[in-house]
Amino acid sequence: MALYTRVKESIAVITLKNPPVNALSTAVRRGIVESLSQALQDEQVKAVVFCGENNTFCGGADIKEFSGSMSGPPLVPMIHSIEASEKLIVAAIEGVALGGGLELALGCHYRVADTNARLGLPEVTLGLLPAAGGTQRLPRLIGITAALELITTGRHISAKEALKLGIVDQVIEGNAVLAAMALALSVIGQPLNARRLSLQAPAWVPDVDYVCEAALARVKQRSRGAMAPVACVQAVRAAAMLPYSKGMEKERQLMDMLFRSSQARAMQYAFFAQRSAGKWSLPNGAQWNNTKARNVERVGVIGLGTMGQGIAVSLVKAGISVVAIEVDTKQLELGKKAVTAMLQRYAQRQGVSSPLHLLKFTLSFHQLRDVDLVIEAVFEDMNLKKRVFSELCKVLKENTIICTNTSGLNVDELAAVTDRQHLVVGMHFFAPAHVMRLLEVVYGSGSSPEAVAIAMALGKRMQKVCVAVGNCSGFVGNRMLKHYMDQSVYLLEEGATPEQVDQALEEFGFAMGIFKVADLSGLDVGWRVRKASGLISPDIDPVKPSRWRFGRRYCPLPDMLCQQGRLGQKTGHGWYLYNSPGSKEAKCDPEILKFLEDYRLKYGIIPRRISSQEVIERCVFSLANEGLRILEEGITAGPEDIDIIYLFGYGWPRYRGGPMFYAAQVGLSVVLEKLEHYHHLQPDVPSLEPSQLLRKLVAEGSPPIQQWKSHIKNLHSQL
Ligand SMILES: CCC/C=C/C(=O)SCCNC(=O)CCNC(=O)[C@H](O)C(C)(C)COP(=O)([O-])OP(=O)([O-])OC[C@H]1O[C@@H](n2cnc3c(N)ncnc32)[C@H](O)[C@@H]1OP(=O)([O-])[O-]
Repeated sequence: MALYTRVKESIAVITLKNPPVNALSTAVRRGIVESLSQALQDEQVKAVVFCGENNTFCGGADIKEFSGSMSGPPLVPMIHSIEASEKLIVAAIEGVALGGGLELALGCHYRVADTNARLGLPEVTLGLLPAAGGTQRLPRLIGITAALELITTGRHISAKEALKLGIVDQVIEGNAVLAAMALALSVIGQPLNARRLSLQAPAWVPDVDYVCEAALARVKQRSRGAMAPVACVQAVRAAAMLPYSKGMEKERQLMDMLFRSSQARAMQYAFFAQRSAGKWSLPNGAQWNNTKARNVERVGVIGLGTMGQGIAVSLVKAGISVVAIEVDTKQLELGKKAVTAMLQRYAQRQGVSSPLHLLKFTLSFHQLRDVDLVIEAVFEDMNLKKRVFSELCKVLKENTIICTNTSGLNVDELAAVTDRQHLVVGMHFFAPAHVMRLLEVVYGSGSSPEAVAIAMALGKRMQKVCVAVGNCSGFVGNRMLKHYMDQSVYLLEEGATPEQVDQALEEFGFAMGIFKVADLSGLDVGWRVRKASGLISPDIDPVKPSRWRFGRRYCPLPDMLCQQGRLGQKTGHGWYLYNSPGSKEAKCDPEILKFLEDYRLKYGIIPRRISSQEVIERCVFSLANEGLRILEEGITAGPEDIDIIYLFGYGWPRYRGGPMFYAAQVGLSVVLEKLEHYHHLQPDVPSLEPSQLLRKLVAEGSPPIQQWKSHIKNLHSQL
């Protein structure tokens, strides 16, 4: 709703009320229309101030309403009547003015913001565009180029930047509502036409086509296959080329197309899934709102390799003191240099003072005696990690939490060597740890809810998107990825090339194809894991290695590449060829094509043409099938957790929602049918066998993804 109040003699205040962010729900829009009409009818009122309850102006349209049938007064005419009002209207922006909230403010004649306010048009991140006049008013206010940048990225900006761009008229320290009233009193009576953005001439630039083409190229490169950023450019272009009413018509047409799209549904799902992942729960009933996390101020980081460096940087950026440890002086110096350089660059970019005083580098474990939490980030080797854990227990305070940064080792096995199993948790960071947003927080069988809460809260402070996951080999992300990677190399055996597979995956929307990712990470990473797990042993024929291991299909191609020293970008060749070791531009390598031909000949495989559809079905459905098994086992609390892991850690296209959402959107019965088909063709690939949960969900009529949790709960009792 909206609250109408008369203050002073001539001013009315309309306060949006819809906690927590005063989203423009049906009730709020109705309240605005009614309150505005009241203000316009009251002869004594000369000016109106719009503000939001609880120091929050407005978080935009109510996203929850997008999935139902919209009712109540629409935003466009509502904002138009605000702008057309003969009485002066000022927006008092506190907290946030986002999406429809900023569009409402753009309909007002003046805008005042407090210093902490954040403004933006983030509709593009929900698969939409600012269709309440935002694409037409903002370019008229700040010009095409700046408007294109804000609308196509959805970036939130500070009040200071908004002032510089001309979006707000005043930024004040203190109460924005009082400042808006003062401004209103000072300008009452002045003509308003110059303040009505829709009446301004189109936002002219010398070469609109050039500017828009460049913006189009940028958005296509940044978010391949996404419709919304392209539509945003088209709408802003209309603001430059067409009169306001025609531009609004274009905005509406584009919004109609986006609003009905599967991409918009996926991105809105992702918005809520991210918030749902933050509300973690454990199988024992402990959850985010019934478990207290004690504060962490000093953290030890053990190991200053690439991961340890990134973790230390993220901690310091969050204002947390770090004691960083290495084994010898040389490693310590190398780590210190890298961490210091990253933090100095960060301070320079942000214009803040260098936070280096928060860091201490040392060779001595004794320096850890008063830290609240330790993150061990040594080499991925169980025995080494166990030794470190035992050493730690000798020096740490008795309530210090011990976290291991591992991408898949057994957290329980590590905890067993300590004197505090309840305080041991996994923290799986993704490389580079100071850039990647995802953090899997892994609870072991003995981890206490408090330890999980502390790790989740620390991750959040480090600006990570944290997902609590159970302890299993590879946890969630890597466990699923294994099946996706297996299928990609089987496809090479059967006739595909690395470029064909990558192209299909990139057209699907992945930031990078699987073989490019493998080259970037280094092919030796997986090689080491396969050796450690016994898949590669000395008795395997080096000339014609077996294509079956432990009774299952196995593809030795990646091992054979490693044996040839083709380890990826770092050696200048892997699945692709690079100009020199370390260079990034992947080129097709005729040697690889010949190598694949020889391989197929050697094993008597007749190559066949493989369609992009088959690539996607085999890679993506096997990934989703493993996700369903993870749900079945209760490793995550719900499908949203898995999707968030893939969106933030594995370059999954946001406009496809995540692997679980994608499976639901394609249709679970289709996924089941395809998996059955591929499993029939590859009976020695157990991961293609449809999961029990998939069969159950299909048998129960493929319920919407939001209802899966209740079906999972009853899985075993109902079958
Ligand atoms: C014609 C159409 C044109 C216009 C289109 C639009 O305006 S599209 C919209 C354009 N606007 C946007 O894209 C802004 C989207 N919102 C945000 O970016 C952030 O929420 C924030 C920066 C406003 C606050 O961040 P924060 O970290 O302080 O808090 P938090 O993120 O945890 O959220 C707290 C709670 O509020 C909920 N909720 C939030 N917004 C909305 C909403 N609009 N609606 C409904 N609900 C919303 C959120 O789900 C959560 O609920 P829960 O889990 O407690 O039940």
